[in-house]
Amino acid sequence: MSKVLKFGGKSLASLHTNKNLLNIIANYLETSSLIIVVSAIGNTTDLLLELLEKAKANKPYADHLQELKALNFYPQINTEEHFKLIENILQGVSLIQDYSPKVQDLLLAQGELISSKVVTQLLLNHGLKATFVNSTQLIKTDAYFTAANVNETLTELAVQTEFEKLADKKLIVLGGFIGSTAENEVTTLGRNGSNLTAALIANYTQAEEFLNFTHVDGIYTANPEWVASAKRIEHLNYSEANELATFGASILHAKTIVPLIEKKIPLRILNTLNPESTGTLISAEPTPNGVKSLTVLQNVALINFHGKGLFGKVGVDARIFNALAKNNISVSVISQGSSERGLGFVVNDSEAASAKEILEYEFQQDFYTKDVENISINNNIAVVSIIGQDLKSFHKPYSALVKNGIVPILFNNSVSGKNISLVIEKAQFKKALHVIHGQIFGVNKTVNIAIVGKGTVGSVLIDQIIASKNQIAERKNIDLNIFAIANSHSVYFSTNGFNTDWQDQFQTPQTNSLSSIIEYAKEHHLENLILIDNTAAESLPNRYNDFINNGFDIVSSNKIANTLSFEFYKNLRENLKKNQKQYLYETNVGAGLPLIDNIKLLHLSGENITKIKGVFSGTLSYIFNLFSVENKPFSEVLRAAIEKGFTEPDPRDDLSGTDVARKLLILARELDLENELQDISIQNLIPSEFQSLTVQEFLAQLSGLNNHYDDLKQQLKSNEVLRYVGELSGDLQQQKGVLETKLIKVDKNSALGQLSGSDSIFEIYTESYGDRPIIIQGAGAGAHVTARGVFGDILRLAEKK
Ligand SMILES: NC(=O)C1=CN([C@@H]2O[C@H](COP(=O)(O)OP(=O)(O)OC[C@H]3O[C@@H](n4cnc5c(N)ncnc54)[C@H](OP(=O)(O)O)[C@@H]3O)[C@@H](O)[C@H]2O)C=CC1
Ligand SMILES: N[C@@H](CC=O)C(=O)O
Repeated sequence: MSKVLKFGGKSLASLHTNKNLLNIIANYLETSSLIIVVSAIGNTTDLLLELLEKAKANKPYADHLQELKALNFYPQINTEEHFKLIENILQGVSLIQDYSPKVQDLLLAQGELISSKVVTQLLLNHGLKATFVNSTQLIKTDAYFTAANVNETLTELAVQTEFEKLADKKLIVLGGFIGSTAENEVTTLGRNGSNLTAALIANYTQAEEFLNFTHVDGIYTANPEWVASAKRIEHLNYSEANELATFGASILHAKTIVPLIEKKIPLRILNTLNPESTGTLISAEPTPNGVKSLTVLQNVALINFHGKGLFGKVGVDARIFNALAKNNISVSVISQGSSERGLGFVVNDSEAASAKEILEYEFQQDFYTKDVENISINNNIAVVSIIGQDLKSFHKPYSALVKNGIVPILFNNSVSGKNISLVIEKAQFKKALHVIHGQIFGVNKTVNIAIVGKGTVGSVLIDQIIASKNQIAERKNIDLNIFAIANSHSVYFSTNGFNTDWQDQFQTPQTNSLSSIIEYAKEHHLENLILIDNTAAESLPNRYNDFINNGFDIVSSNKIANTLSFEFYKNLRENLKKNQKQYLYETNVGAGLPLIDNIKLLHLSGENITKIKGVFSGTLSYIFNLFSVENKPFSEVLRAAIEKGFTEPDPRDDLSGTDVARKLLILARELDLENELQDISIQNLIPSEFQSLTVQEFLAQLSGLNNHYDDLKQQLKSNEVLRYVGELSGDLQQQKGVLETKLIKVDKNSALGQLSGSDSIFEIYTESYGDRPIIIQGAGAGAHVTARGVFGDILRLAEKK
């Protein structure tokens, strides 16, 4: 028994310099007789076609011809006869400025004839007794030039007769792709023809194995050029390989598999340039269930056939597909709706216009009677197929796609239940591959994060994410990729994601607007998108809807979006629902403390929350804890709070009570109250002359505050301390609650009086808990705790993606 080894054009391109081909053949020859099938060298076929086109246009082609000769040159072999024929054909074509498919085939066949002679000579020169066979004499075809159909009976006979004569030869070399008609006119077998030749020869000689040497390591779970995490597949069965070939794996062709199935001849895809790799085996042996690979058909179009009047009529589909079949137009994905007679199907885009014409002709009478309304073409599509996917678990990749804003135009599954094809917008196919691949292959899913705001909280968050990235990838199979970082004037991008040295990448000023984040994500087909707002800006929440509409979930430490008008609050949530996106903001109240989620849950579960009160501001807690008991000027205490990262970017937001009021409002809205910021009674602790200053002016004049706060301190009794508190009460079943912030004096031994550091305390009163409130207490401000809280929200979203 022999083995068939096939070498593609790219494997032969480095023939003169690379010894791999010789070594591979010599190694296999030690244990088996071999039949070597070769394609034309390098891009010879393309060059020949270009020469034909030049000749047809009567353009000079001498340089091109020289390039071809150089590519096919081998010192010990005389290719004169082939190049003479090529030149004669080109001259003829130039003269009449046209050529037929028959002429094209004769010309292209020279590529394989030359390469098979070159390889034979090369082997002989290295002491391997190779015999050249002219395969045009073996592969017998019809006269469908450029894509001839093999006459299997004649070919089997020709192959067996020839190989009987060559029974004593251990090494035979022949060209793939070429054949001849019964009248001995040269034909070619169309795309992937060399593989078909090799498969046929393997079948008719009952070879033990077909080894297909290519320029890649095998078949991958997705094209590695598009999905970097794609993995080589060890083993496929014939039907999986067939599905893969039909739905776009360019390395395989369905026609190649069929001749192998009959005699169960295994096929192995190997890499000439990496002989160490075991490649991908395709055989009759069963493989474990599950998805094997993702493929893409790009050069396709969707034909939409609309005909309400045909509803219920028998034979419409038959008319459609018969008409197309008669014109040799092949259809792949088909999907049909019955209530409104609509049929969508996919054809090669080069055939879409004629498919439409053919159907318009076939249904001309039905157009006249208005039974058929419209036949349209959508060229802007691609077909992504999930080979090995059954309907049982299809919901997972499907919902991952929808969450990423990719809604398939149509989809269908194979009868075997092991392949699902999705027709999607062409521009989305790479993103779709990333999303499905991440979802299915259990390899890490990538969550792509844009961080706006790299100040006190933002920069700590970036460091925290980068420091924990590897651990999260290992434990949760989630890759957190920060692809954009922005401040108030610049947006910086990183193709491979920011890393520990992220601060160094901010040397050159950028001028990008925040919209560039959306554009970048689109251009780079990024999936699982999250926008993080770590600013205190009012302008950014107004942009949230843009981001949401473009597939981003939002996480925010910024309280503004939740405290603008109730109208804005409601609209934002409606848009989130419409786009199936989420907005998390646990740090809006109590920084890293688990408050908002708990309040939400209590409320959702029907628990009647009657009152929430406490010290809501970490900054004001810190300031009054210290100022009440220590003999320090107020300005010094405030400055310490700023330096510790407790205050808002403008500390007057804390001192004015606005930040506490915002927190009260956020909690009120969680309880379905429709309060506005103006409804809140707020005690402002800033003397009026400081209220209209710029931040810089205010910070420069902090000592001017001291008298005002000393006066407040003077009024304290010896057992009293100051505390700034917030309270949310009233009938919380009504639309609006009563919200109030104020500075109070409390006994230093009371629960509030004993607060220390930047601790906040929240007392949550509910009907079930009566007058013993649920108490949540802990650091209510600070960059580290806040960033940790934002990080928690990111992980909550990432796990759901
Ligand atoms: N500190 C804390 O303990 C807590 C803070 N928060 C919230 O965290 C948020 C961030 O606070 P913090 O880190 O202290 O603030 P910082 O002032 O330190 O940082 C703010 C960042 O946002 C950027 N920024 C401002 N405006 C815009 C804009 N329009 N577009 C893009 N970027 C902008 C700033 O850029 P540039 O440098 O160019 O000005 C800066 O990088 C605030 O909303 C705060 O309320 C929430 C809970 C606790
Ligand atoms: N400045 C705020 C920070 C958290 O929201 C506070 O001190 O509470």
